Amino acid sequence: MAQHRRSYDPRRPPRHISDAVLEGAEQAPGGLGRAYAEATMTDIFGAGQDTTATALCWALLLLLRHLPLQRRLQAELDRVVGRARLPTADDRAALPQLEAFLCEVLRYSSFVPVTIPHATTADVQLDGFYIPRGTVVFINQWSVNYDPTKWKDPHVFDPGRFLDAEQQLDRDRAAGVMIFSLGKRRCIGDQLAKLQLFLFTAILLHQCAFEPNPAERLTMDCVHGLALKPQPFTVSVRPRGEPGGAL
Ligand code: HEM
Repeated sequence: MAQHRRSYDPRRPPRHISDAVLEGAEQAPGGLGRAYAEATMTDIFGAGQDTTATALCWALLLLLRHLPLQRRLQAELDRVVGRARLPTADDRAALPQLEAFLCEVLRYSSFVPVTIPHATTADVQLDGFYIPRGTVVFINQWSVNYDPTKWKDPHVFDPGRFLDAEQQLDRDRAAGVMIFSLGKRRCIGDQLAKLQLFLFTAILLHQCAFEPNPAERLTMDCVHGLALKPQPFTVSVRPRGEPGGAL
């Protein structure tokens, strides 16, 4: 960051994310100031890189497991965006199938199954349970995302569950997915993460067709850690040509 600060030129367009953060935090009138530039970069990379990359890996794996769905998402992109430009954030509202797919990727993979531990600072009564002060508490996000009283056939991958009768994104359903935790310490990057996931997936699907390696079995088995990651898999990627040339 110190190096970028030295070479930063406010008269030029931002070269990368650190220029944008320097501009927002340090240069803009009323900006947060120097200390926040470093802290923001630490958050974006420390908390946001591995999580967002993991979500993309699951999205890719699920696109390989559901090839007809991949084609439908490409058809939606071709119809809404066309082939003459790339998808942008402004296209989000017009791409409900892609939004629904991403919601289902987050729900179905539930790749942050339990949140970062917190501890009670006082004795608490919650839904009839007594939790003494100083108890370490985790939120079980996986059980929320697989709650059969809330989700029909929770073990089935079905992006359609997030679409209403008009085939628009059902925002209440979408808000029911829990992967960014709850409360005061919930993820501060959730909107940025969703935007990044949308842009990466939209541009990749618009530009490329993805095919699985027939020698591999694509499962939801995972490598365990703070975030659950897919088992390593390979993928064939080829550029898409004109509309109708997908796969
Ligand atoms: C799909 C991607 C992401 C997922 C699933 C995710 C999930 C989470 C979860 C579960 C927490 C723990 C909340 C708790 O303590 O209960 C968290 C915290 C946090 N996340 Fe994210 N996150 C993602 C992307 C990002 C991005 C892109 C940023 C970039 C700014 C970010 C910044 C943070 C920060 C700073 C915290 C700590 C908040 C605090 O302790 O007050 N996250 N995230």
